[in-house]
Amino acid sequence: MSNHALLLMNLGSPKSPKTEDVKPYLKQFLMDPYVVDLPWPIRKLLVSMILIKRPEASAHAYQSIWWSEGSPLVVLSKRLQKMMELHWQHGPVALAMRYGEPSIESVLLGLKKQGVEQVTLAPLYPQFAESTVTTALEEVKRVVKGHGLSFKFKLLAPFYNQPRYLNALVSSAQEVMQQDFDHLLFSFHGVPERHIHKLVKDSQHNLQATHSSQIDQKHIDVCYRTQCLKTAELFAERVGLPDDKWSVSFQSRLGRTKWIEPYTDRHLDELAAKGVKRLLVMSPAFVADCLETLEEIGIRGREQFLAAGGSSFELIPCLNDTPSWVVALNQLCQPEETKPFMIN
Ligand SMILES: C=CC1=C(C)c2cc3[nH]c(cc4nc(cc5[nH]c(cc1n2)c(C)c5CCC(=O)O)C(CCC(=O)O)=C4C)c(C)c3C=C
Ligand SMILES: [Fe+2]
Ligand SMILES: [Fe+2]
Repeated sequence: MSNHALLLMNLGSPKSPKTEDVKPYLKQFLMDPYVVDLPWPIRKLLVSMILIKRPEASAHAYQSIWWSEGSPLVVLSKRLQKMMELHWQHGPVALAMRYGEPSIESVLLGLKKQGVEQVTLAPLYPQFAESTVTTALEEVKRVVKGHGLSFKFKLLAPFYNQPRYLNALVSSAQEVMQQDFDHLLFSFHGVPERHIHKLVKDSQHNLQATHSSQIDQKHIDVCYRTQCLKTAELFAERVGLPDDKWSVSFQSRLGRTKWIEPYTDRHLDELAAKGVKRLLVMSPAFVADCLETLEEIGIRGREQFLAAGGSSFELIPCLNDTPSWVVALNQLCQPEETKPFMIN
């Protein structure tokens, strides 16, 4: 069958690292009710305030990591798409971004024009969060309903604990892990605690746990934080890393609301204060290197850790288009591995 497309979906970047292009991107992103989940008038007010200073600061950050071909996140996602075309046997492989271009709307309309009848949706987020997975799927629903499109959909579920993903992570990290190091930090993108409480309606739910065994597993499908711990534990187990040589923290918080802890910036200081000298960092919430890995960790995190007394800081690249990841993703997306996704 050659009319069954694979649609890779990632977050997206601004068109350029100029302030005037970063501003509309941030506006689209932050006005998304799954990202800033506050009632519309409050969200609008808050986002207007954020949009006064943040576009310039973010543009500056983007300029420090931008490549001649474009945003690393977009360039690397396109490379992955090209590699997936060599493996996916059922039809075209497309790439869409939740914010910016190529939009989910333009890509789905293009697939319809090509005569595609079935689409496997692959949100490229290993751990489930409403601010990433749900919003992408809601956008698919909006486009399908708005344009009266008829596709049969399948969906790649969050793969935070899937051996294929974990093995690909191990292969991609192997080279950097050859060197001597004192500690491996898993720095995941954070979310506000409120996002978790909304889905896990359990006052006993432990948001301070350092290991998933300290948490009631019945909520794991909807608890982003537990899924992050699980990914880190399974990785550490695979590479034989003892518990005192790794930890998890959460980066990229924004605003005054409480985000899930520990915060990466504070944790870097704590690690240095504990005597960790040689640090490795990896960010398994991102399958492609992006602003959050290259700038926040690779530039600012490094400076901070070295200033706090560390002697070496090595950022492990994301999966990007590494051969083992391409093979793993292709397997994870196969028809027998994915579930039907209904639009009602
Ligand atoms: C304000 C709320 C935000 C939530 C919640 C959030 C969740 C979330 N984001 C990612 C992945 C990425 N985020 C990226 C950039 C980014 N994230 C936010 C805000 C929230 N993210 C902002 C405002 C930005 C833009 C840059 C900035 O001004 O800081 C990126 C990088 C994009 C790029 O172009 O490189 C990624 C990737 C996840 C996985 C997640 C929830 C789990
Ligand atoms: Fe983000
Ligand atoms: Fe950030």
